[in-house]
Amino acid sequence: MEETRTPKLILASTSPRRRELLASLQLPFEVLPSHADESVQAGLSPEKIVETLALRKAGAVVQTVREQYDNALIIGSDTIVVLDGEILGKPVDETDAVRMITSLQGRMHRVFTGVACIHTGTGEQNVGYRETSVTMKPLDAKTIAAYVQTGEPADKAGAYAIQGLGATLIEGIQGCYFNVVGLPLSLLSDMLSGFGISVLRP
Ligand SMILES: Cc1cn([C@H]2C[C@H](O)[C@@H](COP(=O)(O)OP(=O)(O)OP(=O)(O)O)O2)c(=O)[nH]c1=O
Repeated sequence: MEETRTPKLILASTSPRRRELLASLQLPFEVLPSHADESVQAGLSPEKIVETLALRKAGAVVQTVREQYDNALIIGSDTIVVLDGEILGKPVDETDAVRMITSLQGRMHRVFTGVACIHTGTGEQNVGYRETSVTMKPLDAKTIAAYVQTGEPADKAGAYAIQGLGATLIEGIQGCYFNVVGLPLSLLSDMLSGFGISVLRP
């Protein structure tokens, strides 16, 4: 009888948040940074942007490791914030972070995270996304400046971190919390089970 081997899991990411979130599934995995180009053509929908970039990030690591591993599953992910059709990625500097939070305060916006899984041996792939609505409290300029001063916005889409001090800026969310932090765990676990990796073994 042919033995089915469970694929080795590799997270294609430089994000410490994604590493922590994946670790919470209690599966063994390795992390390899993916330095894929993150530019996309104009006019793509948010869903398409995050799925395209998640696939690109995973695909770049597949190229690096496919000689080494014929049974690995590479996970790539991408998060963006969308307000009135404008895509907010990471702020380029503190002024940009102030601009982003000023536009988000007192309003609801959407956070999209794409997740892609690609198998190094078969080339089989699966990609999807989750969307979460986030409402930020009304904030005055002093509070925004103080938050930006903490340095937390620097490497976060939309210039805030719901999992950090940014939690104090948020009124509420609708949808998956982990999606906002950068890795929707329920979507990912469904995808993993399609590749023979189960988080909860009965
Ligand atoms: C909205 C929000 C975003 N973020 C983070 C998640 C992502 O790390 C980052 C969005 O940038 P991404 O380009 O999705 O990811 P990254 O460059 O940090 O990591 P990778 O190597 O995987 O491409 O914003 C938070 O940590 N908290 C939040 O509340």
